[in-house]
Amino acid sequence: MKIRFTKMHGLGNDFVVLDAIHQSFVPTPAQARFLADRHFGVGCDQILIVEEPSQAGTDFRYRIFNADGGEVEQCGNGARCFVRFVHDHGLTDKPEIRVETRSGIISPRLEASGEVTVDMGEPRFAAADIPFDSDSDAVIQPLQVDDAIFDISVVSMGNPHAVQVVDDVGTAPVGRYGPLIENHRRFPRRVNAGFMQIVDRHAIRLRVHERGAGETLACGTGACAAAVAGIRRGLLDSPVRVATRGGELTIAWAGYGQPVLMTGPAVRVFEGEIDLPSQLEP
Ligand SMILES: N[C@H](CCC[C@H](N)C(=O)O)C(=O)O
Repeated sequence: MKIRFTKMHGLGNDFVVLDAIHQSFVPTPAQARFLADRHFGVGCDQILIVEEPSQAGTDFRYRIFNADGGEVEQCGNGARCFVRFVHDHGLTDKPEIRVETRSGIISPRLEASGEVTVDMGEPRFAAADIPFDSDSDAVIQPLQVDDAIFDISVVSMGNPHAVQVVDDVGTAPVGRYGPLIENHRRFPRRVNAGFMQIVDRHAIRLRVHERGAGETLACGTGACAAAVAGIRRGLLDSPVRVATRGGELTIAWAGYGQPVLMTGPAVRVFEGEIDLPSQLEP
């Protein structure tokens, strides 16, 4: 079976994008792992699926699979690539679209500059909404990880994030503690682990060990979560420039009850076609 795909990225967080409207294919976990494999497949951090809407008042449905094959609730860099994809493929001519995701409706908008701004919806902080096993909803909570204790802030952007402040992201223990935080027993659906360095009240540097993908060059929902956590801690003011290893995002949040707005690029790299191995044929 041949699968047509488009390779895209948002600040180096890379994606295989599939049009499931004109091609009847949504990957199984094993097929997703194959597509994401950087040696035996195409290679990506996530697989993004473009589908017809299932709700009135929305334009598309957006499904996301991590490189480990798990389907997840949200992907911010992917949302920017999503609107670029549907425009490039003539699926819409609306500059702003309403897109269903597993965690609610988001609205990506293609700007005249070519950048994309996404209304990512409201962040959530209650432990039960992350989900995080805690009897507190405090802004900062201690998390014992192996031989260390980290002061984390938990944020849901539809997907779960645990953010901590470090002195220097360049030397932050992302490789050692990222996987331990991701799989920590207090996060029943695992978690994305963010490490942010405060540069000034409107700027941070950020690295994210992503759930189901490992450290990525950028994480859109992670940038939203980090900026919101920094604002809640009284360390940042909106808007926040977020410097990731792949480039810069701008995050704006007007406070509780308000949505988070993320602005950044979306790039198409190439179109392709790949044969599913016989053992993975549907
Ligand atoms: N790894 C994330 C999904 C992708 C998020 C990231 N690539 C973004 O741009 O938001 C999770 O398991 O929640």
